[in-house]
Amino acid sequence: QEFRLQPTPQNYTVQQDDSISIPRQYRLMAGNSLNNGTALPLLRSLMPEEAPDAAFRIYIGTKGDKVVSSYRKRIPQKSEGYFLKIEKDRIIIAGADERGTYYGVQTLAQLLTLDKLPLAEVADYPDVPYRGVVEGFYGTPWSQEDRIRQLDFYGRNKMNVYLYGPKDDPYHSTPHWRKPYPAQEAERLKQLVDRARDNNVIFYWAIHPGQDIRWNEEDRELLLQKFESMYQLGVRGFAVFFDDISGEGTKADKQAELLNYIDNHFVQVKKDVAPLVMCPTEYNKSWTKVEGGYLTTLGEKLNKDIQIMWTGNRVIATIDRPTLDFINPLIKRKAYIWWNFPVSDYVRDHLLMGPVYGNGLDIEDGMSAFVSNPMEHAEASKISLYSVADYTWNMEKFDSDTSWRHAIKDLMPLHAEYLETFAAHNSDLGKNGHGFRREESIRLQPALSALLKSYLEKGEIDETAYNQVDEECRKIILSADMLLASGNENRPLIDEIRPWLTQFKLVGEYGKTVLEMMRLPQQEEAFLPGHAHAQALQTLMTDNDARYPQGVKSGSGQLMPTFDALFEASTKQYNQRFHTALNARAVYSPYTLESNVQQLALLPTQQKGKEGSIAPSNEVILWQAGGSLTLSMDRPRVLATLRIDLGTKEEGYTHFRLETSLDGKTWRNANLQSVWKGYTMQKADVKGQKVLKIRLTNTSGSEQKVYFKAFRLTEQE
Ligand SMILES: CC(=O)N[C@@H]1[C@@H](O)[C@H](O)[C@@H](CO)NC[C@H]1O
Repeated sequence: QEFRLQPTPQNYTVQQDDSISIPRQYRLMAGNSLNNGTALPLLRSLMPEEAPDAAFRIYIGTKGDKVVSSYRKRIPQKSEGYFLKIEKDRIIIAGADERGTYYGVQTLAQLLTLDKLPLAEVADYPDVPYRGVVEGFYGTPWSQEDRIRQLDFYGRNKMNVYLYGPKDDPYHSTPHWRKPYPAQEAERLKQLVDRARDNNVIFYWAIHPGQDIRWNEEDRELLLQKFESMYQLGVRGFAVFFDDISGEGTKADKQAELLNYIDNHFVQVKKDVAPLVMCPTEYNKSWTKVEGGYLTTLGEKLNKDIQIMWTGNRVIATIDRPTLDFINPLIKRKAYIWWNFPVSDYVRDHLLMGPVYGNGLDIEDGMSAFVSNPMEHAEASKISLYSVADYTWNMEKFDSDTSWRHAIKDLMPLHAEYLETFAAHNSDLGKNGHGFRREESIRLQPALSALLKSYLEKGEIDETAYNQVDEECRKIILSADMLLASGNENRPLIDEIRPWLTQFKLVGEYGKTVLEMMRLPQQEEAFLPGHAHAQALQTLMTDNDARYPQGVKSGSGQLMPTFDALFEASTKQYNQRFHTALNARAVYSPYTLESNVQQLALLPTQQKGKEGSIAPSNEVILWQAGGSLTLSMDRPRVLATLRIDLGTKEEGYTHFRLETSLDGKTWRNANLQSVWKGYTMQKADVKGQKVLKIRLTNTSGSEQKVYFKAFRLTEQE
């Protein structure tokens, strides 16, 4: 693949027929404005040989500096803009500000990877003011090493913000948001703040107090003391997240009062702190009741320089012009986009390795920021983050597929073709509570559907499609092995995705086995080993990693549904031909969910051995009066246990009725009681009951705001 600058510069010209060898020595002419910045250290790390009498010169500074005054007019008049010019005897790097100069050096760093330095001219600047990542997901927070590598990645890709807000950090959220970090954690955070500064990234520390904040002076002062303790660690960006909470903390006027107080008595007083950022409780359109006035209250009352985050028309959504036309007038400022991709905390058995696509390419003027909420897998998230950096820097020139391919090459240059094969088939999320899906196996889709169609409709094999799919299965097996054996090229990535690589290889082997089966349904003996092998592979694919109750998923969007359908079709053909009853069911979940509660309706069900469950949700569920959820089984089953956790104490459960039924017509109540004091999980007295359906209804007569943390049954042995 050809060389490209990342992100794509706004203006980049190269003299085609000329270049210079990389100067071994140079005389540095640096402007004073860079003295305590990070542009010079970066330059020196790239080109160590400074010599006062060298012929080659490097002029570097910001627009106020004398050393670059003759290039002043070439500097784009945009925040973080820069002008970079490489001539035969000099390099000029002139920034609109210190960070712009730093970005000019980052672009030079990329050009220095070429054998010869092109005589290039770059006039560049970012489209979106704030670009980066919000570590705002549920699940295992990133490690210290993950974050260090992330911050270096943001520097190289010209991302300028990182918001620290891992939901499962107890000092970020309830219960310990009021307490300072213990010494060891504080030291680690200080290291991160320093690393962010080295990479010219604004490190935002976020607090998530809403679940138990009291609107009084004591909590307000405790929150400011916590911010002060973070300021002492070097933090210069602060955020307050009010998402996923219920109760007192959700009040807009109280939230606004607190945030304005923080802005007036902390942010504005410190003078060296970035604009305050807040995440509203109503953070997406599907949950907003405009007439309720929550967003308009924030829009009217919040100080104008306080940024308001927004995830789009839904919790998980791509961002387009209508999205911004809805929210910006309500909040009376440009939305600070919190993009919930590639976050996978609601589909943890999947990896989201596909291209970034679907966001508008003409909306750079409608947002103050665009930050990505990533997966708990830091390295694997970089494929998307690379493209988010590309998209937010130069939106109209963004090309999803080109960016995706270069992101993969950037992550594993020596194994790019194998990682691309893996990523292409590990991009869809599967069925999920948000209904958000992604394209998968795009290039193979025509062959997969042609193969399936001809086999199902005519019992024939489309040889061209067959060979393409067979060849891809070979590449899948090869890619999995090559990546698993890739050693030190990017060990942290391989460590993260190893369960999925193992699964991916099984998918390839399953595909080859099913393809062989397709040729043999008329051969009484020869068909059997393939059928047995396919079933063995199915078992291995559902029972592969203890951390993921239902096993990790790979190729779930296109490959597996096709292979399963071909397995079933060839086995059915065999059974008809030889009057046998070989198992013809590949995938099989005995549980189905129906619900008129919008946020529950799409939650997937899972089965593992004798346990059945509905996937949990992280958000606050708005459960309307009379709303119900019904779990149905394929046949009556005798229950051993049923546990439910709505994240509420005892009295919260009195708003709900739990029933079971053997025929779907007559229902009998089941009682819930605490599993143990103070814990929100409840158990039902259903032991030994034979049931076909289980139903949970909000009988309180009013909307209930609860969590949906667990809905799990076990059958009797
Ligand atoms: C603003 C926001 O998206 N907040 C959380 C976020 O922490 C989750 O990671 C996100 C993805 O599941 N869902 C929305 C919600 O639960």
